[in-house]
This record gives sequence, structure tokens and C-alpha cells, in this order.
Amino acid sequence: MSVNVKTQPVLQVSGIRKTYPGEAEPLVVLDDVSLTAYPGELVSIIGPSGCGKTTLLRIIDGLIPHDGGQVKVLDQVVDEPPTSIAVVFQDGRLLPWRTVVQNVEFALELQVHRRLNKQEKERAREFVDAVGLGNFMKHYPHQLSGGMQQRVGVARALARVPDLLLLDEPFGALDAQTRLVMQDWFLSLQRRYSLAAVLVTHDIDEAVYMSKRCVVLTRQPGRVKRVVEFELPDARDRQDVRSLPEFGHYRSQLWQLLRDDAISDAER
Ligand SMILES: Nc1ncnc2c1ncn2[C@@H]1O[C@H](COP(=O)(O)OP(=O)(O)OP(=O)(O)O)[C@@H](O)[C@H]1O
Repeated sequence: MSVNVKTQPVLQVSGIRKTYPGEAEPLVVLDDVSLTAYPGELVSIIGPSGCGKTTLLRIIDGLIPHDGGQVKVLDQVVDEPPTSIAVVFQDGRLLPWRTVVQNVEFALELQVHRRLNKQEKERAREFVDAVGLGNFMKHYPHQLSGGMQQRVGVARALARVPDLLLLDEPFGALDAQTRLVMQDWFLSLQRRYSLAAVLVTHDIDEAVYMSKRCVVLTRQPGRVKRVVEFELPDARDRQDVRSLPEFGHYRSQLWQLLRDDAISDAER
């Protein structure tokens, strides 16, 4: 007899509320936002500009406090930045005076609070290799293309061996073609490490292509308008998923959900 054991979620965000002090009165930015990510699952967040997507990521990462609700990574309630989460930013945030491998080492130095031993330095090199930059170990960030810099950002995040990866518009600054290449590249890496990840994006196609599930937020205050599950073939990068009728269906479903908020934002 097979026993159906439900996998434990890596991330549980429950009923998050966030208010910033406003000029006249407090600004409610997030209201009752919940989402869940299981091992190996990439969940996207999409919503109009200013609806609180980055704020939500920063709350998940324990960088800023919330006013209600709870964030849990595995069994741990998050109330300060945990070592189990790593973040990839839009602009890479590499240290310009450090080489590629030294940038990855830096993430490990922050974890262990001392100089790295030989084994740890080897681990940094392994992750630079894993993102396909083995021949660029000693290059400096300014000697790399935007896509390569983002790969270093991902290597740096992976080297920490996180339980959860947060991606804040990671390909937003790249040109359209590099972006598509990077999406495939990241998906294969995510499968390889069976990573749970949360992706904030403004790009509807990217949300459908990359994620298993998309949380659509309303305009301010950000509330969950809908959670859309995408029933598309796995290993999407190996198939021409974008040409499937279902892909078009999900793309138009997300646009319908965002449209009114996007139009009223543009008219403001
Ligand atoms: N530290 C802060 N103090 C006060 N208000 C803030 C602060 N940080 C963000 N806000 C406000 O909170 C709202 C949400 O900001 P946030 O950056 O989370 O939105 P977003 O959905 O990521 O936006 P975008 O899509 O444009 O990147 C905005 O109105 C912003 O001006």
C-alpha cells in the first residue's frame, strides 16, 4: 500500500499585513497576503506597480517587520534575516573590486564570519562552474555582460545552499533575447537543485513560462486577487511551451486580472 505523505511547504506566508507611516495617515501596503511554495516549486508574484511586491519579498527575507500575519520557512518563523534564504536582485549587486569567484566567496564569508578554508573556497569555485562561468573566475564584474553578471548573482545565492530563493525582477534589466536565454538557464538550474523560489516580475509571459503558480496582487493595498495554477508541461525549456494554446490562455487570463489596475495606474 502506498502512503501519500504531503510534502512540507518550504515557505508559508499567512495573512501578512504591512503599513508604512504616511504623511497624513498610515499607508496600508499589504493586506492579508498569503502564499505557499513547496520544494522544487517556483511561485511568481505579479501586480501593478506599487502594490507591495518588493515589500513582500523583504518581509519574507526578514529585512523589514510586518504588522500582522506570519512568515515561516520550513519550521522556522522568520523575524530576522535567516541564513536559509538567498536573494537575487535585478542589478546583480556585485562588488566591483572583487573577481567573479571572490564575489561568490563573499556570500560564504558572510555566513561563516571568518576567512574561508580551502574546502569552502572550492565550493565557491564549484558554483561559479555550475552557472557556466568556469572560464571567468578571475574576471571583474565590469568585464562581464549583464547576463553574465546575473549568473554570478545566482551563483552567489546558490553557494549559500538556501532552502528558498527570492528573485526580485532578476532578468528585468536584460535585453529581450538574453532574458529568454536566462529564463531557460535558470529553470534548468532550479530543477537541478530542486529549489523552492519566489519570483517577482512585471512580465506576464515570464510568470507563465517560469512558474507553477502565480499570485496576482491588486493595486494598493496589495491583496491576493487570484492564485492561478499553470497546467503546462514540466521541463518547459525543452519544449516549445510558448506556442501552446494553453500558454496563450494563461497569458490572457493574467492580463485580464491585471488590466483594470494597470489602466487606472496609467491614467493617474
Ligand atoms: N520605506 C518606506 N516608507 C514608506 N513608504 C514606502 C516605503 N517603501 C515602500 N513604500 C511605498 O510602499 C508601496 C509599495 O512599494 P513596493 O516597492 O513594495 O511596491 P512594488 O509593487 O514592488 O513596486 P514596483 O512594481 O513599482 O517595483 C509604494 O507606494 C511605496 O511608495
